[in-house]
Amino acid sequence: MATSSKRQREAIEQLTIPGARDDGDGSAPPSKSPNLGSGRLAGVSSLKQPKRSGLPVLKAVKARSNQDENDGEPNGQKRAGAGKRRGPGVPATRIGIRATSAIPAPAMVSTVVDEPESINGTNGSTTGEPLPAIATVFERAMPSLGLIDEVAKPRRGKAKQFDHKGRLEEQRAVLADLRGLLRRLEEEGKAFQLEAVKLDQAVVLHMSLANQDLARYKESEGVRSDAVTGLQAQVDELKRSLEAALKEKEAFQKQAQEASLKLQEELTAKVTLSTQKSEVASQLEQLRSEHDMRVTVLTTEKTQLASQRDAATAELALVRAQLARKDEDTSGTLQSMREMQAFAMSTNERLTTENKVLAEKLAALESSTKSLEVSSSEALSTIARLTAELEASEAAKADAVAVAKDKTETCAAATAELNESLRVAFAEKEMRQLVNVQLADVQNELKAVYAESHALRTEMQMQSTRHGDEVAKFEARRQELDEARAKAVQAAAAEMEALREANVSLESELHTWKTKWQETQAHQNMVEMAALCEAQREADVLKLRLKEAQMTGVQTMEAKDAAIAELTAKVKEGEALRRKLHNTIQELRGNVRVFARTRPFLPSDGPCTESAIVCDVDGVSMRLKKEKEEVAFTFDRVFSPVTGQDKVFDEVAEFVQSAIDGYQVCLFSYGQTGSGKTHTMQGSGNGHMRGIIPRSIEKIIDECAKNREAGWRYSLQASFLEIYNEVVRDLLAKKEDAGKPLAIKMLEKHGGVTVPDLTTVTINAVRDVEGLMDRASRLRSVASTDMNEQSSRSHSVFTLYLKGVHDEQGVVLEGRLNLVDLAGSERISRSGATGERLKEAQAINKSLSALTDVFNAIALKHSHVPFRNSKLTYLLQSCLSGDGKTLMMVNLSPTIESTGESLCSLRFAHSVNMCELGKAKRQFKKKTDADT
Ligand SMILES: Nc1ncnc2c1ncn2[C@@H]1O[C@H](COP(=O)(O)OP(=O)(O)OP(=O)(O)O)[C@@H](O)[C@H]1O
Repeated sequence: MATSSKRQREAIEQLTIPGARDDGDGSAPPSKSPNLGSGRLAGVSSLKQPKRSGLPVLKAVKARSNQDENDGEPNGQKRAGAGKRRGPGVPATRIGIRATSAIPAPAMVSTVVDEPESINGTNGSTTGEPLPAIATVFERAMPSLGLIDEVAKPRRGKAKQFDHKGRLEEQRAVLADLRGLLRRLEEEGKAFQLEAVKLDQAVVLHMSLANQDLARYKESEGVRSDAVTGLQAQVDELKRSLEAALKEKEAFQKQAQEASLKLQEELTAKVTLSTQKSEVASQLEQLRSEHDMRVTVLTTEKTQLASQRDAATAELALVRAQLARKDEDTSGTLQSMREMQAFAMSTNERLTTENKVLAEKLAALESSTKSLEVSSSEALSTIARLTAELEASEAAKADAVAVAKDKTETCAAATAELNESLRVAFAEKEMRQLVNVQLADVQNELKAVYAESHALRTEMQMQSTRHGDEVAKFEARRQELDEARAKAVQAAAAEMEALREANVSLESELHTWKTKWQETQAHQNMVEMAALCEAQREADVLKLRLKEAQMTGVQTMEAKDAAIAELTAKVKEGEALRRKLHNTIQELRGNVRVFARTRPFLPSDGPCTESAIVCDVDGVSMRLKKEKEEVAFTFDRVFSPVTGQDKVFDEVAEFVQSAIDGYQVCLFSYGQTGSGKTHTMQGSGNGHMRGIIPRSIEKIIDECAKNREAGWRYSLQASFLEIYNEVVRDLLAKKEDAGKPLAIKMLEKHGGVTVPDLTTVTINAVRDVEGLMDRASRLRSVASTDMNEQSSRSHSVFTLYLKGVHDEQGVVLEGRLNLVDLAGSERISRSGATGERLKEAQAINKSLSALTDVFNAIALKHSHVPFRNSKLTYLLQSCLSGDGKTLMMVNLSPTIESTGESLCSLRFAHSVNMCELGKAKRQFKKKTDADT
C-alpha cells in the first residue's frame, strides 16, 4: 500500500507539467522513470486498495466533468469540441483512458497462470502469494488514473487564465509526456510478457511437480491399499484357519470328552464287572469250601458207612461162619443122630430104655435146634437189617455222590463262568489298551491343534502388529499427503476466493468503468473490455489446461495402476514358472528334493517363545539365528510353523502321484527328537491333523478310482515295519509273531531288497488304513523322554505297493511309495536317556550316522556307497541308489536351545539337497499271464 502510494506520488511528480508545477503542486523535477509494472500486489488484501485509492479519484473526475458539463456544455458530439475549448478537461480524460488502456494484456495472463505455484505451495515469486491478474491491472491502472486526474486538475484551474497558444503548448507538452508514458507502458507490457513466459514455465514446472506429487501419492496409496488388502486377506485367511482349527479343536475336545466318558463308562463297567467277578469268586470260593466240606462230610460218612459196611460184612461173615459152624454142627449132630438112630435102631431093642433117654436127648436136641433155628432166623433178620442198612447207606452214598456230582457240575459251571468273565476281562483289558492308544492319539492331536492354533495366534498377532505399523505408517503418510492436499486445496480455495473476490470487485469496477467510460470513449472501453475478455479467456484456457493436466494425471495413474497389476500378475506367473523349471531341473538331475518344516512352539517348550528360525516369505529360504549372526539356507520348499498338514501335503502330492505313475518314491522325515517327524508323516486323529501317510493313501485311492475309468485296474498292498535297535520288526504282525526279528534279503532279480516274512495287507478303502495304523501304533516302540512325551524309539517304514494293469494296452505299472519316519537324533545329555533309552538312542544315532555316510558318499560320487552299514540304509538301498525319487523333510524345533541340533539338521539337509541320484526310472512292463 505504501509502495503503491509512493509510486503514485512519483508518477505524479514525473508527469507534472511546468504549468502545473507553477500551480504549486510540487517543484522538484522527476528524478527517475516511474515503474508501474514492477511491483506485485502483496496479497488478496491489497486487492481492495485500488478501490479505495482509485475510486474516489474517478468520482472526482466524474464530478468535475459533470461540473464542466453543467458549466453550459451539452452532451454528445459537442463534447470533443468543448473539450478542446476548455483545455485541460478533455486531455485529462484522454490521458486517463490512454494510460489505462496501455496496460498490456499478457501481464494479466501471466498473473493468472501464477495460480499453480500457489497451489503447490512452491511459489517462485518473492512474496510467495497470489497475483490476481485483473486486480493487478487495475492496481496498475489506478495510479495512472490518479495521475491523470492530478495532471488535469491544475490544468483545469489554469484553463481560465491562459490563452489558446499557451494552452496548445501545454497540450503538446502533455501529449509528449503521455507519449513517453505510453512508451514506458509498452516497455512495461513487454516486461509483463517476459514475466508471463517465465510464469508459464514456472506453471509447467509446478504442474509437473504437482503431477509427480500426485503420482507419488497415488503410488503410495496403491501400495498401501495393496498391502492393506493383502494383509486383510492374510488376516482373513488366518482367521478362517484359526476358526477351522478351533472348530476342529472343539470337535477333538468333544471326541476326547466322549472318549473319556466312554472310558469312564467302561471303567465303571469294568469295576462292576470286577465286583461281580470278585462276588462270583467269593461265591465260588464259598461253594468250593461248601463243596469241600460236603465232600469231607460225605467222605467221612462214606468212610463211616464203609467201616459200618465192613463191620456189617465182618459181622455177616461172622454170623455166616457161626451159621456155617452151626450148620456143620447141625449136620454133625444130624449125622451123629443118624448114627445114633442107626445105633438106636440097631440097638432099639437093645436100647429101648436108652431110647427114652435118647428120645429125651432128642427132644432136648430138638429144642436146642429150635433155639438155634430161632437164633439163625434172628441172625438172618440181622443180616437182612444190616443188608437193608447197607443198601440205605449205599443209597445215601449214591445221593451224596449225586450231590457231589451236582456240586462238581455247579463248580464246573462256575469255573466256566469264571473263565468267561476272565476272557471278557482280558478283552476289556485289550479294549482299554486300544482306548488308551486312541486316547493318547487324541491327546497328541489336541496338543498339535493347540500348538498350531497357538502359532496361528502368534502369527496373527505379529501380522496385526505389522499391519498396525504399516497402517500407522500409511496413515501418517496419508495424513501428510492429506495435510499437503488440504493445504493445497486451502491455498487453491483462497486463491479461488481471491480470484472470485477480484472478479467480483473487477466486475463492479468494470461496471463502474463501463458506466464512466461509455460516456467518454466507447472505443477505448471496448479495447479494455476486449483485453479483459481476453484475460478472462486466457484464464479459462489455463483452467481448462489445468483440468486436462489433472485428468491426464489421473489417467496416467490409472494406467500405472493397471501396469502395476499386470506386472504383479507377471511376477506371480514368473514365480510359478520358476518353480516349475526348478522342479524340472531337479528331476532331470535326479536331485534329492528337500523340504524344511519348523514346528510351532509347544507348552512343553517353556515360556520363551522367541524363535531361532525365521522363514522368509518367498517360501524357499530361511535363516537360523546363531548367537548374534544368522545362517541362511535355501531348500526346495520351506514351511513356517503356521503351515498346516493340508498345505504340506499339497506340496508332496506330486511325489505320491509319481508312485501311481509307476515310480519308486521314498519320502522320509529327518530331524531331532520332538521336532515333528511323526506329526508330519502320520499325524494324529482322522481330521485336520492327518499326516502324509493317511492323506497319501486317500489320494492314491481317489486317483486309482479316477484312472479306473480309463481302463486301469489297481491292486494296493501295504506293509509297515520298524527298525528297533537294529532289528527289523513287523508292525502288522499277528499277536503271537509280534516282535519277531525279520531278515532283509537282496533280490537277485532286480537288485533290490525285500523282507520276505513281512505282513502285507490289501487296501481297498481308506478305513482299512485306519485299522492298520492303529495296529501299528500299538506295536511301535514309543517311550517318553525329556525331549518328547511320545518319542519314537525306532525308524518306521510304511510301504504301499501299487500295481496298475491296463488290459487293453497290455501294460503293467509297478509303483512303490515308502514313507519313512526316522527316529529322532538326540543329544543324550538333553534327552536324559539312561538304561534301555540310552541303548535305543545309541542305536538311533548310529543308524542316522550311517545314513549321513550314505548321502555323503552319493554326493561325492564315491564308487562305493556303504548301504550295508545299517539296516535302515540297507532297506532303503533301492530308493537311494538312483531308481526312484527321494524327498527329505527336515523337521526343526523353533526353540533357541535346539539351535545346535537345528544347525546340524540343516547342514545335513543341505548336503542331501546336493545329492544327484540320476533320472528316476518308471517301473513299466508288458503284461504277462502272471499279471492277470
Ligand atoms: N507342525 C506341527 N503342528 C502342531 N503340532 C506339532 C507340529 N509338529 C509337531 N507337533 C507336536 O509336537 C510334538 C512332538 O512331535 P513328534 O512326536 O511328531 O516329534 P518327532 O520328531 O516324531 O519326535 P521323536 O523323534 O522323538 O519321535 C507332538 O505332540 C506333535 O503333535
